Amino acid sequence: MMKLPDSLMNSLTNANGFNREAFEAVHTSGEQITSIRINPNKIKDNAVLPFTIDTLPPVPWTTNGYYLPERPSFTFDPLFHAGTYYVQEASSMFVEQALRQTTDLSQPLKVLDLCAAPGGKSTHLQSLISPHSLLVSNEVIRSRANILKDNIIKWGADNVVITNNDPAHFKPLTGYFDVILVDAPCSGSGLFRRDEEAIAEWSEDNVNLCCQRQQRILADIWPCLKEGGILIYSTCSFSQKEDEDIVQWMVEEYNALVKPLTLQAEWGIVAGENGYRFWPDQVKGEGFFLACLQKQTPEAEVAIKTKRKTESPAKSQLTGIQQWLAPAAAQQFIVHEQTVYAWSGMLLTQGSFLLDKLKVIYSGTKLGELMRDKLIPDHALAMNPALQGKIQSADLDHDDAIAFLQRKDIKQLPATKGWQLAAYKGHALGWMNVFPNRINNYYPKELRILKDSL
Ligand SMILES: C[S@@+](CC[C@H](N)C(=O)[O-])C[C@H]1O[C@@H](n2cnc3c(N)ncnc32)[C@H](O)[C@@H]1O
Repeated sequence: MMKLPDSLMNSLTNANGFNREAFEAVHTSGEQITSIRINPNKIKDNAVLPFTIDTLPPVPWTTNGYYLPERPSFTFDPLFHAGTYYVQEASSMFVEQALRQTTDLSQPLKVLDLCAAPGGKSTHLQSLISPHSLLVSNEVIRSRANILKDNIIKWGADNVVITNNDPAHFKPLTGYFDVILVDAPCSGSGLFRRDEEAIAEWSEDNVNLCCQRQQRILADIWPCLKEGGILIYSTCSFSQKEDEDIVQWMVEEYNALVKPLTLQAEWGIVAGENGYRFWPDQVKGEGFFLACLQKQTPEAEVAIKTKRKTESPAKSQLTGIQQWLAPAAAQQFIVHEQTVYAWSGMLLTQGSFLLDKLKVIYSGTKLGELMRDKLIPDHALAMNPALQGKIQSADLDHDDAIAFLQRKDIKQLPATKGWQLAAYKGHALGWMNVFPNRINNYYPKELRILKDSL
């Protein structure tokens, strides 16, 4: 293990709950923690998972999080690709407490995850909000926004809009969101234990740059929060400049109210006036900081007006679309060029407005491409069990499931021919069209497993 930076260690002397000896020891112990969060939209029976969930220690501040005894090869687990769970760092799952303890989740909410890629917290937020709520999941870096999109699609969510905007572009959406999560880009010291490169890259100058950027992001997005709304601010940095000092600045500059959360002592999280610290020598997780801020000042809400006319499918195309879907699964179909999306819930009233204001790269569920009156189904429909009607499905064994995900030949051709879902233990992996002696594999090329073996 590389030596921890002296200037960081010295700067932490007065940090809330810092114990230098224990902190250094945990960084040299070599211990690595792996945790997963189960997708409640997909997993109704834990027994299908390759982990004996009932024997695993739960991540105590979340409903669906578990610690694994060791890191398995997720790549060669078909259920990972089916979106039945997300591999996520345990401390980060504390966002659940922040949301549950400050917000009435039974209400239809507009939630923004501003710095969202690769999507750990967005998939978590999506599992926590009601189906009538809307999640805008944003990532400023385009290549990362695509990864975010893949992960949201895999999660099988249809109340999410994915945007690729700079925080400043949200300016027109004043008073729009009930909840905003800013999981800010930071200097990354909280991840030193799992990523030695982060130690080499760490510098005081970068901490200073990060805290300026964090202020800029917060200043840009704060007007988009409703009066009484909650902003959750988090980082994976230990530096006070990026954590408590930023919160203090929000209190002074914007009259934000720091909301206290109730903790259980055995969690090991350190509570302070300006937020919660996760020290890896005291919690079972990596370094993390989180604070909840409430807006106390009035904010005029933007009027939801749009002149945009979304295109609907022709009557003759509707039967071709609906044959894939559960009755009344989606309330509106949007056609963009030949691509059909399903919108429902709050998207019906907000979708066009958001298309007008932001750079939307995905919304609702992409159902497929229209070829005359037929729909060629999209991977996103395969990933969303709630939308699917009675669709033929073939359960593959492990080897064939992996071969399917590698886009290689499968050994056991399904008995039934034609379009169907390739599944593993009842969970869809993607589409295939089965012919008498081969299949056409529609698993997206860019997602395929590239490795041949473990
Ligand atoms: C800590 S990561 C987010 C992790 C994510 N929330 C999750 O749980 O998977 C911070 C993200 O902020 C993005 N970012 C970088 N600079 C930014 C900026 N100026 N404004 C907003 N986001 C930025 C990064 O690309 C990165 O994806």
